[in-house]
Amino acid sequence: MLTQDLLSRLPKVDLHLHLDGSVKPETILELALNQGLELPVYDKDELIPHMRVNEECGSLTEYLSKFDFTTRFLQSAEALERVAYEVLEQSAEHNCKYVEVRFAPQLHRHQGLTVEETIHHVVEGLKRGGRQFGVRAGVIAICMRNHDAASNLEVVRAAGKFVGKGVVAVDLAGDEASYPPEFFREVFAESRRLGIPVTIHAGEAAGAGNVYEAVANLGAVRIGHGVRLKENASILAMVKDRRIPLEMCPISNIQTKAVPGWEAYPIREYLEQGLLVTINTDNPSVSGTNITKEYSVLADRFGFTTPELVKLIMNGVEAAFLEESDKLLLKREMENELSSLGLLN
Ligand SMILES: O=c1[nH]cnc2c1ncn2[C@H]1C[C@H](O)[C@@H](CO)O1
Ligand SMILES: [Zn+2]
Repeated sequence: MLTQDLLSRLPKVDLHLHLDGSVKPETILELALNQGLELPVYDKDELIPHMRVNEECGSLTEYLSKFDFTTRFLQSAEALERVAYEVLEQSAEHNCKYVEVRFAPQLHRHQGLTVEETIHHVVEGLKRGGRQFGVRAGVIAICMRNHDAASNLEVVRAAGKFVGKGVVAVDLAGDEASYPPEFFREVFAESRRLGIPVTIHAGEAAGAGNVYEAVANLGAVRIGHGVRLKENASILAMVKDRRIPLEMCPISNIQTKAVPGWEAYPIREYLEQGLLVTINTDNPSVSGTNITKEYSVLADRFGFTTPELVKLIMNGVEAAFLEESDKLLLKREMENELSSLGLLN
C-alpha cells in the first residue's frame, strides 16, 4: 500500500529544479525586508498567489510570468546563497539524496553581480546546504531563449570554468513557442567545445521537432520535459535508441498545457516503449509541488505500483550528471535505503 508516509520516505533524486521556482514565501518576506524592497502584501500566505500559478494557467508563457515576481529579490550574493541552501533543506524533507539545481545567471545581475559571481554564490549555498542536510547537488547554468547570443555565450563560458567545481551542465529555458532551438546552435557549439554536458527544454510548448533539433544539432544528452515527443514516432525512436533521458515534471507539464490533461499525459506509454523517463519537480513554489507529491499524483492518476515508482526513481540516478564512480555511490546509497524499506528484492 502506497501511503503518503512511504512515498515521502522513499529515497529520491530531482534532476530538473529551477532555483527561482523554488523559493519559500517566508523567504521572500525576509529578503524584501532585509533589502528594503516593497511587497504587495506582507503575509506569507497572501504572497502565495503572486508566486504560484492557479488552475486557470493556460500556457507556458502564462506560467513563466510568475518568475518576474521572485527574481526581483534574488539579486545579491546573500539571497542567492540563501535560496540555494534552502532548496536542499526542502529536498531533504522529501528524502531527496541528489538534486540538480538550475538557474539563469543573467537574471540575477540587476545589482551588478557578474555571471561568474552568481554561479559562485549558488555553488556556495548548495555546498553549505549539502553539508547541513546530507544532500548531494550540482548546478545547471541556464541560457535563456529571449537573451541574445552574447549573453548566452557568456553563461556557457562562465559555466565552463565551474565544471568539476559545482556545475554539471548547461540548459536552454524560457519561451519555447517563440524561440526555436535552431536559433541557439552557435551557443551550444561553444558548450560542446568546452566539454560541458547539455540538456535542453524541448517538446514542452512546441512539437517533437524541437527535441530532434536539441539532440541532433545542440548536442543535448538529456531533454527537459519532452512531453510532445509522442507526436513523432521516428524522433521518439531516436531518443530511445540514444538512451536520452527525459526530465519529466508532471504537475508543471499539466499546468503549462504541454498536453490538454492527465488523460493525454504520455508517461505510461513512454515507459512501456522503453524511454528513460525521470520524475522531477520543475518549480516547487510556482507549481505548488514537491517531489513526494509528483510521485503521489502518478500513483493516483496512473496506478503506478511501488516497483514502477522505484524504477522511475532509479532512472533518475542513471540519468544524473555525475561521474560514473559518484553515480555508483549514489546508486548503492539509494539501494540500501530501498532495501531497508523492504522495497528491493
Ligand atoms: O518549464 C519551464 N520551461 C521553460 N522555461 C522555464 C520553465 N520553468 C522555468 N523556466 C524559466 C523561468 C525561469 O526564470 C528561468 C530560470 O530558472 O527558467
Ligand atoms: Zn524547467
